[in-house]
Amino acid sequence: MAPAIAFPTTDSSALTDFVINQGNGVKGLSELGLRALPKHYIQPVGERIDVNKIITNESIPIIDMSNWEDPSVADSICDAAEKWGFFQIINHGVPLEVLDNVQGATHRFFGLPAEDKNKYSKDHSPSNSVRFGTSFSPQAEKALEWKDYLSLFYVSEEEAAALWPPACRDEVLEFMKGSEVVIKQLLQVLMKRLNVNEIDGTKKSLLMGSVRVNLNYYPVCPNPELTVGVGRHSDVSTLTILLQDEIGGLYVKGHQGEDSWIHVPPIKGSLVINVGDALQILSNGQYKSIEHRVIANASKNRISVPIFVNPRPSDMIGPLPEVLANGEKPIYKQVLYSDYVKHFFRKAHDGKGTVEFAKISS
Ligand SMILES: COc1cc(/C=C/C(=O)SCCNC(=O)CCNC(=O)[C@H](O)C(C)(C)COP(=O)(O)OP(=O)(O)OC[C@H]2O[C@@H](n3cnc4c(N)ncnc43)[C@H](O)[C@@H]2OP(=O)(O)O)ccc1O
Ligand SMILES: O=C(O)CCC(=O)C(=O)O
Ligand SMILES: [Fe+2]
Repeated sequence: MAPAIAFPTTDSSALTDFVINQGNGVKGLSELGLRALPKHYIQPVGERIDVNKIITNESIPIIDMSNWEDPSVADSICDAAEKWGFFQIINHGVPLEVLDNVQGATHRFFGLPAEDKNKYSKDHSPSNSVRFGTSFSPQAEKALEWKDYLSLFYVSEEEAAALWPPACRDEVLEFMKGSEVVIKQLLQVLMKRLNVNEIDGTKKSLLMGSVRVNLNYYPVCPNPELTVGVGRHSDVSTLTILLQDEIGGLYVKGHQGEDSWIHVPPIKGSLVINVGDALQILSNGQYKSIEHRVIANASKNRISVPIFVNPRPSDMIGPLPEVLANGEKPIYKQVLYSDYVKHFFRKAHDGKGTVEFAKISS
């Protein structure tokens, strides 16, 4: 269908209507062939990636999972989660075909006409657990982000069969289920260093009681240097398992000064793992959720598929008793996980700001 409006326009409500209400998203904007970025997407200078702040003499670890129980591999995983909060895994056991299929399904979903995708928007979706959207939290943001997404919260097989978009449902479920083994291996190893030797029912709920899969779409952008794909944030998950395509553009906060950033290079068949706020809180700060962000791209459409492994919404999260057993002082209080996540979603991206919600004030 031909777009009704040509952008840029000075009329903010026309842009909101086109991008958000009609479900065209930034993909729809991109496909108008704009020569300049609409002002709504222009980020403050401090939020854009400054090429001078990108460091190339350090990189996040790449860990071979084939011998995951080998103490040296387990050490590399725990060291990476403590020092970097981010690492890539290879030989993780999720078949390449499963990864390729979910990437294909992501392109298929975003290739649907706007009116079909819009059936899953906040205002039209048949369920809170299925949501198509754009940017991160448009109501709360001063500047929008150059990204569309589909977010799928797993409730049950039946709900997924009935409510998830047929264009991507089976492939997302296959990716989610295919990753379960490696997720359990990672959590088992990470817990062992915290003196948690058995993941019983309560721990299982806290560590992996709920799963959300997002499909992210970052279309070609006319002025990528003026905006962001995703602004600085840490995930609110326990662990995130991220599949990125071959384009690149994910940056993780480095250790060289206040504002240094490290690129996460795409490696075919690998998965990017990052510690989320929930694991930082459960480990009383031993494992760290690290700020990351995504740039926009002038010539290529990029996709990524994060699996957010989380506590259940109804879980209270706080430092684990095993971590405090040696007399360590808790840095975080007990918070209801769904309150924590609502706090995250109701504000714009703000780096590591969300975790303050759970901090014990000194
Ligand atoms: C989108 O761009 C992103 C996303 C991310 C995500 C990073 C993560 O780590 S996601 C993992 C989050 N954990 C969970 O989802 C598991 C626990 N889930 C829950 O506790 C609940 O399902 C809930 C998320 C709190 C929603 O519960 P519900 O009762 O339905 O609450 P609401 O009042 O409807 O929603 C609260 C508030 O959040 C907004 N919202 C809800 N879901 C999403 C979503 N999938 N994406 C974006 N925003 C969402 C909702 O609109 C409400 O806001 P209002 O302003 O409308 O009140 C990282 C980086 C990104 O760029
Ligand atoms: O697209 C990416 O590489 C990362 C996206 C991300 O950080 C997120 O969805 O939380
Ligand atoms: Fe993230």
